[in-house]
Amino acid sequence: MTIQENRERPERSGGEQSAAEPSPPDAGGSPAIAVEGLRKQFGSGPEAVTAVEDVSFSVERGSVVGLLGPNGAGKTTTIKSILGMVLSDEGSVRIHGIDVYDEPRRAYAHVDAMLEGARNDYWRLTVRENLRYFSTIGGVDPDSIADRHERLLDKLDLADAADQPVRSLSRGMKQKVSLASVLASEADVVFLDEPTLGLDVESSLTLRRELRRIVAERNLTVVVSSHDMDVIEDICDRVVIMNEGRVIADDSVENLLHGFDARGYRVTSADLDETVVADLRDRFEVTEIERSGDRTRVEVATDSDGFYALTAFLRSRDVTLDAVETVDWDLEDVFVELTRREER
Ligand SMILES: Nc1ncnc2c1ncn2[C@@H]1O[C@H](COP(=O)(O)OP(=O)(O)OP(=O)(O)O)[C@@H](O)[C@H]1O
Repeated sequence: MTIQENRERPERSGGEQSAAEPSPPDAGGSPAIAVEGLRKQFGSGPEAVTAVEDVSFSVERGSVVGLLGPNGAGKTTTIKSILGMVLSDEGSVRIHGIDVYDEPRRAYAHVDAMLEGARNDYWRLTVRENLRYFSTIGGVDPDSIADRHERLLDKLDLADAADQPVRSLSRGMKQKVSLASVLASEADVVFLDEPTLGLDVESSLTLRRELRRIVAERNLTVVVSSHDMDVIEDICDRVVIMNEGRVIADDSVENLLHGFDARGYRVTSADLDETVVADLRDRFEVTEIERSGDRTRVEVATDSDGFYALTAFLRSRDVTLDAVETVDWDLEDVFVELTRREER
């Protein structure tokens, strides 16, 4: 790993093993990342803030896991604790089965990260030089993976800027260089904190596509934190949702989306006149009304039980329905609902 500048020294256990002490081999079956009982408190006394409390999760090799949560939920503290940049008070972190406190050098050998949309790229070096530099850190001959670099430059639309110093680039371009530098290395466990922050829509889509391709091609393990649910839904197999320092959900995106009943229904009819709509409003939570020609489409927030009440009401008013659609949950709705439930 190459982002060691801010790392606090782990002092909790024996420290790095000497070269003379052979470390136990990783059996290959352990998860890429295993976090167990992580706890971190900042400050002490009445000012103390427990940023992370009893956080446990694991990430299988080759999977992409999203770490979500509202502001202050503890995502960054969790990521920094995993990376050894923050020394946790309790808990263990294993990368490929290797304890990061016992053997940091070995554990972090194949880890790289882009934190808060940035990374320690060398601004005086050109884009291409940065890619070469960061890929040498793991002991790789950059010439042997030059094709990978060229492809990254091409796919992330950095080819025209490849020989310019990073400092001369726009913020969005610098961000793409950060991501390219992470992906240029041989790291197979990658942490991305807000990788698409501030990127335009097209760059964000390109970046996601390239990330998905690289994950599949290199069996990369990725933990990505983002407030952009489209990004998470697009690239993640699973999400870990945090709130107030704790994990409140840990499931596949598919299960989370299907774990909820319908969010609402849209009904379309030529019989939905002003009076019927006003009565509907009295009885149901109407979230949207759209008139087009002689037809009206009304969206009602209700679950499947409420749907029967809705159709019974419309029948009692002699409304003939032209169309009924379900309003499904997206990840943002699920996230907001789960966080709300926790706070109730
Ligand atoms: N160095 C620090 N000193 C004191 N408190 C801190 C420190 N770092 C984080 N905290 C506090 O710990 C809690 C969790 O913060 P953290 O940055 O991990 O949350 P987050 O989920 O990453 O939030 P965001 O989405 O806003 O980045 C917050 O209350 C924050 O104020």
